[in-house]
Amino acid sequence: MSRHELHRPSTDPTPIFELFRGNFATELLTAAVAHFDVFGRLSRGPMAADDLRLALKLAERPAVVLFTALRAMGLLCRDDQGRLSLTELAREHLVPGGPFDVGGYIGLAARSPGVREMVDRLRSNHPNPSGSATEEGVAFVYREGLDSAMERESSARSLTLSLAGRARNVAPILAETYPLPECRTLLDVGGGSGLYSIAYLQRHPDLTAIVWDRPEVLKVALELAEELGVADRLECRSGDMFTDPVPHGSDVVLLSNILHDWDVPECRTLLSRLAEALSPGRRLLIHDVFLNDEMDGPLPIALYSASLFSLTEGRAYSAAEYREMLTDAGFEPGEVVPTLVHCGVLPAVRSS
Ligand SMILES: C[S@@+](CC[C@H](N)C(=O)[O-])C[C@H]1O[C@@H](n2cnc3c(N)ncnc32)[C@H](O)[C@@H]1O
Repeated sequence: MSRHELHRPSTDPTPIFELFRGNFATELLTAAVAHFDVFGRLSRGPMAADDLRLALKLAERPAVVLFTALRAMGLLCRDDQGRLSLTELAREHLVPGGPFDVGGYIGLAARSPGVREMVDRLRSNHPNPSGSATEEGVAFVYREGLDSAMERESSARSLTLSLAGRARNVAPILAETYPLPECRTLLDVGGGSGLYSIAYLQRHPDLTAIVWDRPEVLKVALELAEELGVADRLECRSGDMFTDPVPHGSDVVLLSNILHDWDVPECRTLLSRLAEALSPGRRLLIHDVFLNDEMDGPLPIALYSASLFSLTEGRAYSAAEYREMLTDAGFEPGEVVPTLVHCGVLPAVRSS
């Protein structure tokens, strides 16, 4: 094996990612118990998700993040009319005043900075209500008018390299489990480090790829393409995926870890723009994490959703949610093929 070749890790790093995201369980549970009184409210009877959301004064995105996580934790469930209600576990231990209530114990964390910031974010539906998510601006997302870390050289570089660590593990598995033998041109939208394109280029010697991203991010992609021996087949093209013309002529478009950074309207806009640029029969790949279609798990994805909610304008979506967006945009969605670190690829074909 060449030293330039990307290859799969010998052990699965998924548990490390799960441990890293564990704080979101504490933050959401404590917010629900000590700041929003979710369990006290539901002890008076089941509520439609939208009624509970309005009672808590939450916008739709934070409500989905919070309710999905509480269901994934086994504390809320849906009754036969689809309303949110308490599980036996929550009824016995989280309703204020009950003989086995542990809400006071959970409340020990109520004033911790992580919990308070989570409560602020849930209430404001913003990555950081008091300013930017980082000193350099909001991470991972760029659109006109947003103070984005991806526009500054040092933060764009460090954020892109941080994702490159995950991509080095996952990209070779994506290229192996979902190869593109008959494709000639790949458009990697928001391709970041370019490692997903690079893995495909290494696998398919006749393939060329365009990584479409912000200029400061592309500096990293160019370095990696040179280091990994595919710079002659990888074009780094800078642009804004929401406003600039979509590069035409590709056989397949990759959206790797992109849609989860955006709220539903932006996901729909982006998918429609890509559909317009693709000829019938051409493919779009959503490489991402997927909540289950019930929206009650798996827990690691529900916690990752809270992380995405905290850093970006997005959250995790289910395959059913993506399928609806894809169909509305003019695609025929297929089945999810798992890759690594809870990711999978959902392929879709541009309808004729
Ligand atoms: C979460 S990262 C994903 C990077 C890579 N696809 C991966 O899977 O590792 C999101 C990427 O989208 C890019 N991006 C965000 N907003 C963009 C925009 N409006 N136009 C182009 N790229 C954008 C960011 O710069 C970043 O590289």
